[in-house]
Amino acid sequence: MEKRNLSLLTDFYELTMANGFFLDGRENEIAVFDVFFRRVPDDGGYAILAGLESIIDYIENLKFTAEEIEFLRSKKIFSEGFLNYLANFKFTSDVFAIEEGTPIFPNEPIFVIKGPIIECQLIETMVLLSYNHQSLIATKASRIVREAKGRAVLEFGARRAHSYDAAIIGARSAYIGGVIGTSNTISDMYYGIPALGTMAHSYVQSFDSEYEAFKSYALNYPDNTVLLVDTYDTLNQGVPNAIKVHNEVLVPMGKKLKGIRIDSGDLAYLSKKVREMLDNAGLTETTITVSNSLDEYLIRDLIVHQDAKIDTFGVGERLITARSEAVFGGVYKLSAIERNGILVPRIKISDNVAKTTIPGFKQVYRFYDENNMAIADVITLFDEVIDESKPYMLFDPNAPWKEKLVSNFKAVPLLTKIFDNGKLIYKKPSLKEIRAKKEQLFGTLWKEVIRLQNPHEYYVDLSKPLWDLRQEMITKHRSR
Ligand SMILES: Nc1ncnc2c1ncn2[C@@H]1O[C@H](COP(=O)(O)OP(=O)(O)OP(=O)(O)O)[C@@H](O)[C@H]1O
Ligand SMILES: O=P(O)(O)OC[C@H]1O[C@H](OP(=O)(O)OP(=O)(O)O)[C@H](O)[C@@H]1O
Ligand SMILES: O=C(O)c1cccnc1
Repeated sequence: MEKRNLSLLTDFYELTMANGFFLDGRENEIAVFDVFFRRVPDDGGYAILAGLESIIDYIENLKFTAEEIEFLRSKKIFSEGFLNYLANFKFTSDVFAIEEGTPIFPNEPIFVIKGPIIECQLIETMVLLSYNHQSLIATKASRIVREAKGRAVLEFGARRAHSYDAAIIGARSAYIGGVIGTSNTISDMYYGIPALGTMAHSYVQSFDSEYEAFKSYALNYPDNTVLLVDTYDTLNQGVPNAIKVHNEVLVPMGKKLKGIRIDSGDLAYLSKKVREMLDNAGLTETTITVSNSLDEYLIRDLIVHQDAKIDTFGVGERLITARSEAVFGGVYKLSAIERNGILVPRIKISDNVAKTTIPGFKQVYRFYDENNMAIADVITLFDEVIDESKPYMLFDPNAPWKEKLVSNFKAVPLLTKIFDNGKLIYKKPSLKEIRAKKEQLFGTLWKEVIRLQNPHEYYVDLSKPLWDLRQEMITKHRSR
């Protein structure tokens, strides 16, 4: 994708805080920040991570031009020393991240940024915006694709996306989530997501008859004739005209009608009737695509409860805007700060237990059982070693008496180092690799975790040393 300098896409308070750190001589103070989220949208049991590639591109392009410095100077609140620091800005932090396509769960660190506090603060807004938006759409897409039960899902949302970036990058996120293609051509050019589609009502309306419209389309695209049959009357005109064009235009060319699309009316009833009509005409391989404000719930209803005969779902507005719950609440919290060369954990305490942060510089391990199914994620101190040869005690951090001893497990660290001292050391995977990773890792989740309603809460536990540290810090702060 194009490289854009988005350095000033940062909340103004990041700059005022950064200026403050600079004036206090703290610009080289090392801090650790964690990105995590507290709740899965739509009360789901998992989320799919996307956004890392955008974050990498953003950081790699992070610089402040003369024009931007002049703009900041015009605000008359930033010191010349700070403006000079920005003019010579160089990113020097370490960034750790879970890889795109990985299923992620509440409270675990998804990204960890460790570096000069000014740098950590300056990138907060873009890190959150990239990860929140893209994970939201990838998660929504994965829900929709899952409910389609192996049927194809196409992303049709560009026209209703909340800006062009949301359309372009939204298609990428939806692809990670499992759609097979997009209507958005530029996303194919940028990312290689197959651009696919059918035709609009305008094409049919522009001809003097529906038959002529279908005939023209078939002559122009004999190998890929997908006809929109609901402009006038699906069962009495659209489908008979499509069959007629198959017989009169395509068969003489040695071709077959590839598919039809229905975009209105009762999609279950119509799909069943249309299937019957196509089959009776010998068009058993002609596919049925449906669209019209679909989402995972309607798709499930169509398939499970109404036995609709549908091969492909075109899903636009409710996917690209994640309409049912349009916020992915990822946050960015300070978890440690360096004092005399040593990282000192920091905590944010809240009366709401869930809002009390997990202190310290951390790692996350995903535990797999002997059948390679994910059992739990365990957040540890960064340097902790998990010995897979010995049984390991998992316990609920909010109810520590609830324990489970696991053996024969595999513990895989999820946070990978992406930037080392400001240098990119991560080999960015291709989008196809990310999508394949999502498929593979999604297969390690129990059905109970991924079901739409009242999913089982996947365990995200703390290691004993980390739990002890947190308790100790809570006690210390409370007793003050
Ligand atoms: N069998 C069905 N079961 C559940 N929902 C359905 C079924 N068939 C269609 N729907 C959904 O009902 C809604 C109908 O929307 P709407 O009333 O806007 O469409 P319409 O009148 O069929 O067509 P148009 O888009 O031309 O107005 C859509 O979200 C559609 O996906
Ligand atoms: O409903 P969505 O999930 O967002 O799916 C995309 C919608 O966009 C198109 O409608 P539109 O009326 O914009 O154009 P059309 O003339 O091609 O139907 C298409 O026919 C779908 O209904
Ligand atoms: O190709 C299609 O059928 C399509 C594309 C965008 C939006 N709705 C439908």
